[in-house]
Amino acid sequence: MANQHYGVRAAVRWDPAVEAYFTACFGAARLAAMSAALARPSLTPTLRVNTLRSKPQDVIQKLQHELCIQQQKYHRPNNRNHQQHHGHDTANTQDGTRGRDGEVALFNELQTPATNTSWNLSDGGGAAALTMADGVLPVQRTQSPTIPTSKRTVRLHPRLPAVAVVFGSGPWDIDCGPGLPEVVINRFAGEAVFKGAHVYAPGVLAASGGIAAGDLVAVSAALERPVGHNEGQCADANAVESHLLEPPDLSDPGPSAAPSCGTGIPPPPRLAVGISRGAKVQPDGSVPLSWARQTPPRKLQRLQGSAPLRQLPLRQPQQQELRRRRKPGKASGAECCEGELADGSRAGAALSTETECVGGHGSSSTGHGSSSNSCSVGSISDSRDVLSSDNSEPGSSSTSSCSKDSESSTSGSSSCRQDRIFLGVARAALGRRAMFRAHEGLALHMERRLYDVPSCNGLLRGEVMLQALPSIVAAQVLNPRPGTSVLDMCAAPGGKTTLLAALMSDQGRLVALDRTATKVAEIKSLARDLGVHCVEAYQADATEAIMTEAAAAAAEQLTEVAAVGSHSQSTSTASGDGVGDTIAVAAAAIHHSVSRTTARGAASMGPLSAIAAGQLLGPPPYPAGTFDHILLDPPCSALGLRPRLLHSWTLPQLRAMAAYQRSLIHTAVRLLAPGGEMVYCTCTINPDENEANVAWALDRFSGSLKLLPAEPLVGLTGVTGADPETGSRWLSEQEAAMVQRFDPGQLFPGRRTMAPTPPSPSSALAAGGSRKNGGKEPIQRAVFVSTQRVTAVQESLAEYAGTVAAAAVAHANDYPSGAVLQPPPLVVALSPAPVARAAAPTATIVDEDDDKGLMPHNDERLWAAMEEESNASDPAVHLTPPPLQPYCWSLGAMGALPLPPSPPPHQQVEEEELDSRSSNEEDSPWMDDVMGFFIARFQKVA
Ligand SMILES: C[S@@+](CC[C@H](N)C(=O)[O-])C[C@H]1O[C@@H](n2cnc3c(N)ncnc32)[C@H](O)[C@@H]1O
Repeated sequence: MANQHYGVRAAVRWDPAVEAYFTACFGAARLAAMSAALARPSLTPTLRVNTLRSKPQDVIQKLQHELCIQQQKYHRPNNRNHQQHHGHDTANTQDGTRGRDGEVALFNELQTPATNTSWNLSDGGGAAALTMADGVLPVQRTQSPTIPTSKRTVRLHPRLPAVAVVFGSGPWDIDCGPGLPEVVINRFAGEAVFKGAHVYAPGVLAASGGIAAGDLVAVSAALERPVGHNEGQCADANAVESHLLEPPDLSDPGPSAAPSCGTGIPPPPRLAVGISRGAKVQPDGSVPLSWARQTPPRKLQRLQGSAPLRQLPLRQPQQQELRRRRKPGKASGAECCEGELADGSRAGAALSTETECVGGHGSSSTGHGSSSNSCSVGSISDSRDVLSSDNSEPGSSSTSSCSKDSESSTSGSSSCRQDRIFLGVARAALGRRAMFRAHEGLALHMERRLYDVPSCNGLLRGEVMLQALPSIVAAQVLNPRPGTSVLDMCAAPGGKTTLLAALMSDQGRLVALDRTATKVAEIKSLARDLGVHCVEAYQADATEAIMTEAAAAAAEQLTEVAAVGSHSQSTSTASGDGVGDTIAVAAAAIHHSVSRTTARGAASMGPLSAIAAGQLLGPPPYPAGTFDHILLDPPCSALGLRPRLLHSWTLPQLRAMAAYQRSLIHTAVRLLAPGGEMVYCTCTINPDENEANVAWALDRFSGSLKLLPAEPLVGLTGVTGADPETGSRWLSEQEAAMVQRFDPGQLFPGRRTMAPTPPSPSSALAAGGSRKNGGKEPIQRAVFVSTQRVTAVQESLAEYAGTVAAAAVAHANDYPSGAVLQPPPLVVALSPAPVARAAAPTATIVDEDDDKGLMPHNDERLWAAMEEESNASDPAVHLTPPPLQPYCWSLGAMGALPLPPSPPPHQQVEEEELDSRSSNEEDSPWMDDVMGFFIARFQKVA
């Protein structure tokens, strides 16, 4: 059995209308690239160093050490079981070869599925003999997935301060050999496994018969499919499957926008896995579908009498979990941009039960499955067919009709391997029966993973925190100075809040609001963990954080009275006048109470250092103009979070979310002090929540709000044009150049530069610039340009063409390295001054006449050479001519996109070498494999 037998999802699945909308927004190719990246983990997860506590350099050393321990904990070279059954495997993983292959696969996999490596794990039953007395697998019996003895590569990000990058690898081609038993887990658990988690018991859905603790098993995740029989209904408490949905957060968008029952917004199509917890994986890999049953299993009949399956009472942990999922503040999807959830909470919390089926059927079966699966990759068909056509008995997997016909892969009574995504090979920590009985605890310890990304959650607690790179950039864009007053409107769990505090050197006032009480506790707890003191966190609805005008006026009056009182206090004290004392005390009391609620009157928006040390701003509401800096990271559709195998948001829900965000923007702008700055960010790729909202804010507050470059510019430019459905505007070219859009999987080459407004179009280029030298002369220089800017660049070039003899613009889709930049960059070559090819032997310069375009270099040295050459030959021509600047990537790390500069993690690394490597190597090539994100920076006009 190898992973190609499974329907490894190349891309996240979207609601069809959303997919059509995004295709219209981005084009099919760009969306496909994003969808593919979303379905896999980031291979460059980032950890933010808490600079309040530690120095980045010191932390890198410790991280290396910790990750090494983490690996070795699960890999003992003298592990008897391992030696006995995996000798060949161990030898291979220790020689470093696979590591290199794996890393290459890492960066090639966007284009091609991994076929590089083959694991031979024909262990199967051997390990099964090692059943543990207590049913729990001791850690030393397991081994690391792909990097058994090496040290992981951790490096400081060369361009962002205090950011450590950990390098993962994958996808790996894991050939398990025939006969390995299988365990099917739910999607949430599967997504957690992608991020380095192991599998907890509640995440297990189905398993082959006869699995004992200690057995090696193949692990796959089942994906939800649309279920026809609940269409048009609101989710009801017992419809357990509907809670498997990616959370279209019904309560969060607020009363006006909530896409919930009764709002007129149709509920999302009902999706379900269709596999009851406790189901048995059949020898051919199929699992009986629960809805194909005519009758519930005997055990359930006994439990519930004649009640329908779905009305069975849930056990307490399951009920709690469902409640948690239904709550507005659930820690996934729209609510949480940061990091990974604790392994246990995500995997273990992931109930995929349609019924209360525990330890169900067939646990005594011994069949371990054959490798005769002949399913092919295919899409999931609507299970309405299943419902209407199939009435077979549970467990009748022999009727499985997984076929090579993609549409029919899920027809019949069974889910087959094609309906699942392969995750890797694990060691069972519990026997089959125990897996389904347990409500907590580890069920599977992952040993070999499709993607090898270390679990960084909780590493060096207090010194670092797992935080996605774009999130870090967002806080850095706001970059509040020490002593200022800052508002984080939607702050939980506090990842960005605590970074803002660090940027403020923990000096000033930082108010963190969140609507959910439990989440406010999380902010406080994180602040405590990280040693942050300047944060005051309150539970509040940020849309109501602004004082009404009447209240603000009253507060101002009180402030004046208080001021008079203070004055009279000082005079009366001097005169010994008792009446004056009384007034003064009363006034002081008023002053105190007013200042608690108003902090500073709207009229006194002076320097924030005016706030006395230790003085609290207090809970909202606040008068207009209270804050110098505001971070608005509102709830969003979270369509940039990865890995995600399914996104079930519907278009109306997305629209409602954008509307809700606008209500928050409205409040934010009013709370912002004149001259103050605000950052708006989301972790979604949806232009309606990003560019459209920025355009809306600029138009709505025209004259009082302006867009500033969201520096440091790390991401792509925003999308321009208008919404294909509504026609409402997105951004102009100039505006788009100021915001940052991170497309999932985008391999970022370096910083973007900003420049003044691009010049107006001219016809110079069309008049004779292009290919003027007919490809005869070597290329002088090259500039990479985002394809989003094709037109503008051509226009700018046209302007520029007056000073250069020729220009050529071509797509460079074919990168020699196999790496893909999305969108593919343009390469602009400017001639005619020659460049010495020999100066950069690693470079590949494609002749202009080559239709593939110009692929000028894979090494920064070439660029330097070009620059030198050009300076020598034509000092009037600058490296990046001003008109091009808004559209050009700095070439610092562009090129062939090599692997991370450190050696393959499979190699043993000497300590001294680590020392030198952990330094900030500005000149080495770099890339970031990021989540989807968006950042815009505004300033309120003074
Ligand atoms: C995207 S998350 C914020 C992540 C956070 N900025 C961080 O970096 O850790 C959005 C948060 O907004 C909160 N939220 C939603 N509606 C809100 C409202 N009206 N007022 C305040 N907080 C709200 C949610 O509870 C959620 O915690």
